[in-house]
Amino acid sequence: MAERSFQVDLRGVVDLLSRHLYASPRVYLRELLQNAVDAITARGAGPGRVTVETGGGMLRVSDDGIGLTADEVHTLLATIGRSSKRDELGFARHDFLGQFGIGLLSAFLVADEIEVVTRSARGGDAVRWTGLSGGSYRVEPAERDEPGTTVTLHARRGAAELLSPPVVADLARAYGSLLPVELTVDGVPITGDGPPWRAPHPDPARRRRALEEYCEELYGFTPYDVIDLDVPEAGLTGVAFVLPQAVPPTARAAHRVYLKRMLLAEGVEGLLPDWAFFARCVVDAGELRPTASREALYEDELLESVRHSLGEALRQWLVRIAETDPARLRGFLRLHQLGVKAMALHDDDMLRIVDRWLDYETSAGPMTLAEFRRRHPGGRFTTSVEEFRRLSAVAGAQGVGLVNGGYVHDTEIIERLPAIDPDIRLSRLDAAELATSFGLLDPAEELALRPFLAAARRALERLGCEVVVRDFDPASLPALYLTSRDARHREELAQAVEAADELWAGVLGAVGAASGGVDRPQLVLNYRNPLTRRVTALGEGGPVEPAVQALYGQALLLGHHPLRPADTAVLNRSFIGLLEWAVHAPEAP
Ligand SMILES: Nc1ncnc2c1ncn2[C@@H]1O[C@H](COP(=O)(O)OP(=O)(O)OP(=O)(O)O)[C@@H](O)[C@H]1O
Repeated sequence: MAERSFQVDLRGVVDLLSRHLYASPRVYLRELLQNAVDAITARGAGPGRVTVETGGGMLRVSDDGIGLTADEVHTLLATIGRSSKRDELGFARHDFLGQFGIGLLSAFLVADEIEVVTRSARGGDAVRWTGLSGGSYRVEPAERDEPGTTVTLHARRGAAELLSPPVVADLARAYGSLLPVELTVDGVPITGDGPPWRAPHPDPARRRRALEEYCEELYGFTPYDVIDLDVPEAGLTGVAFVLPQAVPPTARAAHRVYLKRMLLAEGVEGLLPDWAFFARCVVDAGELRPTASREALYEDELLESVRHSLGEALRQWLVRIAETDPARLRGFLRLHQLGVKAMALHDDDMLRIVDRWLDYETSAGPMTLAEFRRRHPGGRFTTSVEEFRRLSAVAGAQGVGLVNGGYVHDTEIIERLPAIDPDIRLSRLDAAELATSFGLLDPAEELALRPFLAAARRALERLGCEVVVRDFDPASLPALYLTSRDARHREELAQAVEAADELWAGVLGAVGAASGGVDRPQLVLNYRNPLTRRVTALGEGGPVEPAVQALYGQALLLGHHPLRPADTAVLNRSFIGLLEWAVHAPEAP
């Protein structure tokens, strides 16, 4: 049986390209520029010149590159997927931008007809190839003296805008301003001195200023700092601009990536590790590969290793300014501490920076973890902001140093400190343990308070809360509600038992019993507080129950503890009880 060739309806292919491959028909100009530059590279003589002319719904791109012979025109231009830029084994050839053999088709996104007039530098006559979007083409002799190629498009209806002079100039500038050829649009030069980060400058200060201006022009902000990037294995050079404003770490960092000096895209993701969300890069890479749409980087081992190297460059910049320019580091940390903290979870150098430079909330005011550890060798930390707020004054007054580990990453960071210094001992605060440092009353006072204590315990019995009287600072605090971690666990268990069916209740009950019955939450009444002292002195006829319950409720509220329905009910009752007491003076006995 005779073999036959596939029949291709170009309209279907172009439709596929435009809907599913390319993000926008604007890419047509990039593809034409790319072919012109590749042809110049293939010819290998001189810097090469690409001229773009516009006007009257027409676009013309001319290059002085290698050109095509009549045979090549038939095989290369008229065969979809055929490219001169692959080697015998079908691998993309290193020096060229193109590789797939479909780029020229993108011209059909904006035109129904593509005309190519070309003359090969290797000899032969000039030819004109005319391809139609319907899928046919013709080849005829043409007039052309110099080797090179001219591609002409006439805008299809609705696409005139895309071929208009200002749009073409914008596109050429966006895609091609760093190209290593002389590119002009309607006589106006588009290319200049190449990548701004490689341009020579008389001194570092002026170079820095020039790069800041480049950043302002590109991104509209003056960078907090500029970091040079260089990854030889990927032929990558460029700069990272440190953002002068805080950004949420979830913000997708998008970078401007050039491949062989042609813009790949302005919003390339995945170039830096996730934690480096505080930097925007502009890079040019010779070895990274594009996806077929040429709008993103192809995810391969090289990209992974580039990501790692770039992360390393940013990390080293941080370590360097920590050593040489602490004020700059502090400023940076104020802006981007979340990112740095995220890094510190995996990186000892970053952990040292956090330890030495970042201020934490502590019971003795804001200070770095290093300073805190120096002052409070046996210090404690809380794992939530509420707990810190609740206990920092009390802990501070007892001489127990307390640091707030309640914000994002902080507990993990504090727990990781032994990785940089094995002698570090900061432990979690167990609130109940605080009470052990409170002063006991003298035995005579204790004895006198017995009847009151008995009444107070009855008042809180149903709430599962113990009552003790202690003498502690700050005196302004009437009462403190303390739960230890064990007590909290048991409380959750008790709630689960209430909600569970019989079988589970039995199991959970057994668990509860196994973890022991001591250590209930405590209401610690502060004997040093004048109001509390008056409450403990209330006689039998006094409003002991509502007063104790009110102190309980106030301690819960002040400590931002969750209120169970029973707590709310008691709080209500105590309020009404005290109000009644205040309004109806009790009958004289
Ligand atoms: N301006 C030009 N000068 C010389 N040859 C050209 C020119 N434009 C296209 N060609 C030839 O036509 C072939 C097909 O071009 P096309 O743009 O479709 O694919 P490509 O550039 O090889 O790959 P890609 O799809 O990645 O762009 C090229 O490989 C090249 O040989």
